Amino acid sequence: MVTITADDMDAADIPSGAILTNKTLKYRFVEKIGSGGYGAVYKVQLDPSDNKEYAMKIEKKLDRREHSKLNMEVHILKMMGHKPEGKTHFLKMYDRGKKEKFFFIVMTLVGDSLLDLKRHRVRGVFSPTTGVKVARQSLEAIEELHDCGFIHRDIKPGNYAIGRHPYHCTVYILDFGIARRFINSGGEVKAPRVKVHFKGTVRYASVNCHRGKENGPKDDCESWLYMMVDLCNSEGVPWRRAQDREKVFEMKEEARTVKGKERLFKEMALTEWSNMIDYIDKVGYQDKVDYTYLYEMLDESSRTMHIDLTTPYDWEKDEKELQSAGTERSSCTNPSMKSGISSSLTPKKK
Ligand SMILES: Nc1ncnc2c1ncn2[C@@H]1O[C@H](COP(=O)(O)OP(=O)(O)OP(=O)(O)O)[C@@H](O)[C@H]1O
Repeated sequence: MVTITADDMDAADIPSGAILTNKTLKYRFVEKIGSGGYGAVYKVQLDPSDNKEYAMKIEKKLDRREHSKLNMEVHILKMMGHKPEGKTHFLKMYDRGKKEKFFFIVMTLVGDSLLDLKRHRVRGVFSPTTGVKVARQSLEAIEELHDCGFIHRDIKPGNYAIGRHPYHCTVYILDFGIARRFINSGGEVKAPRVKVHFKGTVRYASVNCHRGKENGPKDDCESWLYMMVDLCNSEGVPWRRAQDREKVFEMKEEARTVKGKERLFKEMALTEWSNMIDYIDKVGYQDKVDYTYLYEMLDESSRTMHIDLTTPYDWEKDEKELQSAGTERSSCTNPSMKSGISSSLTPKKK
């Protein structure tokens, strides 16, 4: 059989069956998962196989760019690498390297993104239980990143995915291509730059980002809040159809009025989510975010909405329906981020 070598190929065009060699390891390409301007993500296996599948993210080398944008991804995944699988919202990086035309990293293969999972729902939104559990996990991921001195700057449903079995109830954060260090080498928050170019995704960008102001941890939290509105409200964020960045900014400001909040949080716990947006708006660039307060508000919202946190995630139910079996109790364990408590499943007692 002829072996096709991927080593000299273009990042976006590697066929199934091609082999990439990195030092002593060989990877066989199984299929392309997705692609973009930067390159592509592939499902790969080791050759010979260890019976596992991995994700390989490949970035084209550009003449005008000496260093890989994947560098930030490598740096962050390396930093988080000591945490055991199932106890973190970060993927494991197994290998990395460069070839003539591209850079690559090999990491944990995850399942559907939150965007895919939402799109699979009949009404296009998560159930209230799944919504609140996803809100908690996705915020925990942001807190973990901030604790290490980085902000993400592109929080959105496509940048979170669930793990593959048995981690299918863990939400993972992806794509650190535009992440930024906000802490300097002395451990202090960097001085804000006077003018900052817009970065990220218009729909989820914070109002500070629209204003060209330096983004800090609070801005990821604001994007998280808009993301949760999109995942839990069948109408999504009110600016979802607005094309113009200025118009989106205006509509985000309008969403801060009493009527605006009623519309924004229409199918959510209005008081608690209003408290969260008000709180996030008061936090300054240099301030530490009080995540405990946000988790408390999420717990409070579960009580207001009479949510039973032991109900399975929507995608677990779908699986069960397919198998036409099972109980209504969640079958998977969640990452225990704090003090050994399964934070995403265990409501705090008052
Ligand atoms: N570790 C992984 N395992 C499985 N799929 C992954 C993994 N990393 C990324 N993907 C998927 O690969 C596709 C491309 O991902 P990537 O984040 O690189 O680009 P994108 O989301 O399409 O682009 P952008 O974030 O710039 O809009 C997405 O569908 C994403 O869910």
